Amino acid sequence: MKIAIIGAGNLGLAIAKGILHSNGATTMYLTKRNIKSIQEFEKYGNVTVTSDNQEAVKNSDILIFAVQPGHFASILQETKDLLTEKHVVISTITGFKIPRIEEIIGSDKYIIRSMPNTAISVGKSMTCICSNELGKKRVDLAKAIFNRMGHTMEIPEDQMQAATVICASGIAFWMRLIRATTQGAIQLGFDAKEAQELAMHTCNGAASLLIESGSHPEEEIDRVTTPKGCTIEGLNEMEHQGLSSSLIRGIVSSFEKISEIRKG
Ligand SMILES: NC(=O)C1=CN([C@@H]2O[C@H](COP(=O)(O)OP(=O)(O)OC[C@H]3O[C@@H](n4cnc5c(N)ncnc54)[C@H](O)[C@@H]3O)[C@@H](O)[C@H]2O)C=CC1
Ligand SMILES: O=C(O)[C@@H]1CCC=N1
Repeated sequence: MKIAIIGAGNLGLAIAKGILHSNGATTMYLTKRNIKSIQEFEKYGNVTVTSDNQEAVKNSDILIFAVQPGHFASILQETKDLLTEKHVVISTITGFKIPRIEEIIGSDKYIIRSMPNTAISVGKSMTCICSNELGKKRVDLAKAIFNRMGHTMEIPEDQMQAATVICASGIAFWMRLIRATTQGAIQLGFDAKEAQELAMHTCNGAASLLIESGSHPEEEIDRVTTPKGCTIEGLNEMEHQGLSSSLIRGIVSSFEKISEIRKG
């Protein structure tokens, strides 16, 4: 598989690390305007680092675009004449809908929209995927690429904005919850390193319980909450302070912001 990552920034590099980690490419191009900070990736023999997007496109089959939304249209313009039937265009760009991509490069191209998250660097991304009409023929290929680096779900394009909040921004939301738990543990007497270890492994355990048992979170909560015990005391106080409500409101605000980004 010849993969190019156009825009090797936060997400692009996370994808590159995930691909390297899973031996997912025969060759990989990483592009960025100023390549100094990513030069070290050339230590992997099959990786080429360049600021020349056209060179990357010509020498690759799978093109993963991970630039800021405001840069995407001009980069598509710059590369569209090089696209052939071998290319699969995979966009990770927030709020940039498939019809807009088709307007620039044509509907006769394989176009996939994907929404991974930065946990892709350690093979644990939740990645949502949709495609244009022709791209349906390459959805299985896209899933195969992203399944090597976590979990995928095919969704209709009109759910992509919501998936961006839950899965991509979601990494930051969960980090803040882990951080707050860590702060609580420090207040109760653990040192900072131990506190974070306790918080992150407990978080991992909670997610793993649901993934492996298929149960509903409340079923697992019922198993932990001893009547008149400390867990229900803590949970109810958190809810009095608006825990679930503040998470839901944050998710909705984040969703609404994407509509603004799209208009801008
Ligand atoms: N950071 C995240 O967790 C996620 C980001 N996204 C989306 O991915 C895209 C990238 O986000 P980030 O990685 O956070 O941004 P970033 O700003 O860290 O990375 C963008 C990269 O593109 C490079 N770039 C700019 N112009 C270029 C050009 N003409 N040719 C080649 N490279 C160029 C920049 O130098 C930068 O390294 C955005 O559209 C964002 O909405 C989607 C899911 C998760
Ligand atoms: O914050 C943002 O706008 C981007 C999209 C999802 C994650 N980062």
